[in-house]
This record gives sequence, C-alpha cells and structure tokens, in this order.
Amino acid sequence: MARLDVIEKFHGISFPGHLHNKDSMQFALKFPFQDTDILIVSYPKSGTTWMQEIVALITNRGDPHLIQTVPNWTRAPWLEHHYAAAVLEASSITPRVITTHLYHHLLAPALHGSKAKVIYVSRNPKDVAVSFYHYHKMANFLPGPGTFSEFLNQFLEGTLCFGSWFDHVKDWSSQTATMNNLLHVTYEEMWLDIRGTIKRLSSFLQCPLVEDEINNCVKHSSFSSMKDNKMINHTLIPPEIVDHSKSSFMRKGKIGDWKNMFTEEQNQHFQNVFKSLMQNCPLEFVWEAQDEASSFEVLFTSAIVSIEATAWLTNRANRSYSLQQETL
Ligand SMILES: Nc1ncnc2c1ncn2[C@@H]1O[C@H](COP(=O)(O)OS(=O)(=O)O)[C@@H](OP(=O)(O)O)[C@H]1O
Repeated sequence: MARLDVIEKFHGISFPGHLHNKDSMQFALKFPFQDTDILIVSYPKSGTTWMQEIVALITNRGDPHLIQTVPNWTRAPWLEHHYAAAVLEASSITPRVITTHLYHHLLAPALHGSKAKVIYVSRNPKDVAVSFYHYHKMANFLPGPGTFSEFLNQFLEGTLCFGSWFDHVKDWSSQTATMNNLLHVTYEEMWLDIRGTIKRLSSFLQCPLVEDEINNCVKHSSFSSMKDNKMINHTLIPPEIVDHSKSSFMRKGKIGDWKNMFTEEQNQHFQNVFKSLMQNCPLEFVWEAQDEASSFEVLFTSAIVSIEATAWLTNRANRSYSLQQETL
C-alpha cells in the first residue's frame, strides 16, 4: 500500500505529513495553555495512549464512559496535529487533556508561566524501538521501516520521524528540576505498579480517589480491556492509513520484548550508543520485567534527589534555557 508524505523538517525533525503541517506546528508552538490543562508528553511508543486512558479515568473518578465512547484523538488531541485547533475549540470538557510528542525546547515559550500540569511518559528505548518498528509496518503515514537492523540504526541516529529518543528524554526529564508542575512517569512503573502509579497521578492531578474508583481505573486501563476498545486500538482508522494485517496497535504491551528482536551484535551496538549519549543523564531504565534491582531504581526515577542528579539537571536546565532563547 502507498506510503503517505512525510513533511519537510520542522526545527530539524521530520513529522508525518498526514497529521502535521507547518500551520499546525505553529499553532502548537504558540498555544495559549490554560492553568487547568493537563498535557501528556512522550516520545512515540512510550505509553502515551495508556497514560491518556489513565488520566481520563482519574478525572472521571474511574467511570469508563468517556474512554468507551470518545476516541483518544478527540478527548486528548495531539497539539501538533492539524485537527487539534478545531477539536480544542469545540471541546467543553474541563480539564482539557492535551497530548504531544514535541520536544520541551519547542513548547517552552508556550508553557512559560503556565500552571498546566505536565506528565512526561518515558519507556526503555529498546522496547520503544521494537514497538515503533512494528508500528511503522502498519502505519502508512510513516515511511516504510526497512529491515529491523536498518530501522534500529535510524532510531539510534535520531533520524526517524519525531526525532531522537535520546534528545527527547533528556530534554524533558531535565525539566523536573525546575518545573514544579511536571511529573515524570515511566511505562515500566505503570506496568510494575499500576495501582501505585494511579495513586501518584491522582494526587499530582489533585483528584483524590476512593478505593473503588482506583479499582475501576486499574480495571479499565488494563492491556486486555484497552486492546478491545475501538476508541484507542486504531481499528476506527481506515485501512489505507493503518493496515491491521501488518501488526496491531495494542501489540504485546510487555517489558523486555526487545529480547525477541535484537541480535547480540545489535544489543552491543545499542548499549554503546546508549552509554555515550546518556553518559551524564542519571535516569535508570528497566530493561526486563524480572530485573528487580532496576525496577527498584525506576520507581525513584521521577523523584531524583541525589546531588549528582541535581547538578546534571541544573546543567540541562541551563542548556534548555539557551535553546529557548535561540527559539525566541
Ligand atoms: N494498558 C497497557 N498495558 C501495557 N502496554 C500498553 C497498554 N496500553 C498501551 N500499551 C502499549 O504501548 C505501546 C504504544 O505506545 P503509545 O501509546 O505511546 O503509541 S503512540 O505513540 O501513541 O503511537 C504499545 O506497545 P507494544 O505492544 O510494545 O508495541 C502498546 O501495546
């Protein structure tokens, strides 16, 4: 099936032309955030949809009506998509839940001075790469993935649509030191402790829940229940845009699926690139579900308190400030 166009680079990054254009990008960069807004931010395939579901459930006290009747691109539109302006204008839901894959340095001017609550979702990059590879096979609005080896190289070089995972994660996570209204949550943390994550999110969103409401949030955000939900599983999207014979959007939902795709050599190369690009970054990632030592560390990723981490974050914050000045 024919692939749709990828737009020219915007601030050095390619975006799918089916959903983005220069006007929609400008709209995102100048968006007047309201203090009541909730902004979900992620690099693709990091648990974006899962977070959209959890936030919708929390703000509706566990009631699944909204998530079962309104597609996620309407109830939590991607700010940079061409339809976002119309959807947000027509929406009467408060709080507005908005999603984005854009980098912090691009949105910083729009977010400056806003009290909008920002949730950054990240996932271990090996699983992101595998999930993204499979999604490229089915999403005709993205370029063809080629072999997994070719795709992995592009992922590591940061030349895929939406840019570099490394830059994205460093750009946003560095803001936890300076942005009081930013919460960093990982996919693995949701997977390993969904109840605890929901409690933490409901507290951050100032939407305390009773036990029954938490139970409903857990139930309706499970992989099995989301997999069958047409409002998020992409089955409402026409087959010429998303071809479900090639893969599925709700594919496996696991930690460590990369082990089924990576050769030893690819893994070694990945580790080397990761080590070099993340050398001053204190974030830890869970690479497989049974890795208890790492999973213990990830639970604390969003509340980094070590002196070393603070120094790194301050450094990143200064760099981000310079980037903001350049953007302005
Ligand atoms: N509830 C739940 N539990 C576990 N895993 C889940 C869940 N919901 C979504 N997913 C998995 O998240 C992956 C899709 O990521 P995104 O939603 O960020 O994709 S997108 O950027 O919006 O296209 C994709 O990962 P893979 O299965 O590894 O491809 C989804 O299966």
